[in-house]
Amino acid sequence: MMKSTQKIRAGILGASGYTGAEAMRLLLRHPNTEICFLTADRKAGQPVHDVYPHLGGYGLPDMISVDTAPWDDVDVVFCGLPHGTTQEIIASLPKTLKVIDLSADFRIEDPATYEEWYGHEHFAPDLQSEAVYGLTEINRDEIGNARLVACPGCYPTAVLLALMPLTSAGLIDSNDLVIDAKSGTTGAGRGLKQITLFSEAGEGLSPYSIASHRHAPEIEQEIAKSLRVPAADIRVNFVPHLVPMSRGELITGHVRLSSGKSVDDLRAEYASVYGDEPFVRLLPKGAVPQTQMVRGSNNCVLNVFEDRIPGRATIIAAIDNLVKGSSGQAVQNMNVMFGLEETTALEQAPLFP
Ligand SMILES: NC(=O)C1=CN([C@@H]2O[C@H](COP(=O)(O)OP(=O)(O)OC[C@H]3O[C@@H](n4cnc5c(N)ncnc54)[C@H](OP(=O)(O)O)[C@@H]3O)[C@@H](O)[C@H]2O)C=CC1
Ligand SMILES: CC(=O)N[C@@H](CCC(=O)OP(=O)(O)O)C(=O)O
Repeated sequence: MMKSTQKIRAGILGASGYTGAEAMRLLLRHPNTEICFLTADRKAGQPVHDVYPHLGGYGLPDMISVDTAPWDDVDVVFCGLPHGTTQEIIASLPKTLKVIDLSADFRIEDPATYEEWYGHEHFAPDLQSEAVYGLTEINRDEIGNARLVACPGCYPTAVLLALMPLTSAGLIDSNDLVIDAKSGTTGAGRGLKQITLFSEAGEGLSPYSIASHRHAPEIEQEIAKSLRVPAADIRVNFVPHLVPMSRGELITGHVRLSSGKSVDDLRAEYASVYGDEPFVRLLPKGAVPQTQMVRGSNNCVLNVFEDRIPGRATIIAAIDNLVKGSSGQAVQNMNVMFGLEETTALEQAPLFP
C-alpha cells in the first residue's frame, strides 16, 4: 500500500492520441500521480497546447520521441500506441517498470490466435506470458500483483461486463451469443481515416468487420477462461457499427436463457456480482442504458430485457470508450496495481447533455 503523500511517476506513450489525451485528463486530477513525460511520433517536439489546446496551461511536459524517454524516472508507463508497436518498445525497458498497455498487444494468450488476427508473429512472447488481462471487475486480484496489464478492447470491456457474470453462473447459453455493437468515432483513433471523416461518418451508421472483428476472439478467450473450457468451445457472433458521435459505446446482446431461467434470475445475478462495484450499475427494471448516461465517466450501465421469443433475452450495456473502454480502466488498474483506492481520479460523474 502506498503512503498517501507518495507520488507515482507516470509516463504516457502515445500521448498525442485520443487515449493519451484522456489519460492526461484523468491523471491531472489524480492526487498520487505525477505525469513525468509524454511521447508522440509525428508530433514529438510539440508542446501539449499545440497538440491538445484544451490541455494547455496545466504544466504538462512537451511531447518527446519514445527513443528519448527517461524510463528510469518513472514507476509506470501507459501505452496508447498502435497495435504491434508496444510489444517492440517495452521489450527493451527495465523489468522493474510497471506497464499498462491500452493496445491489443498483450491481450491474446494463444500465439496462433494472435498471429491469425493481428497478421504477424508476436514479437515478445515472454512478456505475453507475464501479462494479466485488465478487466478490473473480473481480474482485480491478479491485476494487483501484475507488472504488465493488458487492458481489454473497448468493445470487449462492455461485452464481458455484460455477459461474463451470466455465462459464469450458467444462466445463459455460452454457444449462442449474438452481439451488436456501436461505437463513436474516437474508437478509431485520431489518425486520419476515411471512415471517420465528418463528411462520411456524419448522417450515417456504418456496420464494419461484419462477423470478422478481432474483438470476437478476445471475448471468446475470456469467457472460455472463466469457464475453463477451450476458446473454440465459445462462439460469439459480433458485429460492430460506427455511429456519428465522438465518444460512447453501446452493445446489445441477444442471448438464450438456460433452461428454467428467467430475466429476473439474470437481474439477481447482476445485482449480486455488481452490487458493491463503484463503476458498474444495473439500472432499475425497464430503464434503458444509453451512451448519454456515461459520457466522460468510468461507468458502465447495463440492463436486461425479456425478448418476444420465449427463452431469449436482450442485454444492453453502455460505456464511454475513452474512459471505461480505455484510459479510465487503465487508471483504475493503476490504482489497483499500486494499492490505491480504486476510484481515485475516476469519481467524475457523467457529462450531460
Ligand atoms: N480509441 C479508443 O477508444 C481505444 C483505443 N484502444 C487502443 O489504444 C491504442 C491507442 O489508441 P488511440 O489513442 O485511439 O490511437 P491514436 O491513433 O489516437 O494515437 C496513437 C498514438 O501513438 C503514436 N504513434 C503512432 N505510431 C507510433 C510509432 N510507430 N511509435 C511511437 N508512437 C507512435 C501517435 O503519435 P503521433 O500523433 O505523433 O503520430 C499517437 O500519439 C491503440 O492500440 C488502440 O487500438 C483501446 C481501447 C479504446
Ligand atoms: C470505432 C472503431 O474503429 N473502434 C475500434 C476499436 C477500438 C478498440 O478498442 O480497440 P483495440 O482493440 O484496437 O485496442 C475498431 O473497431 O477497430
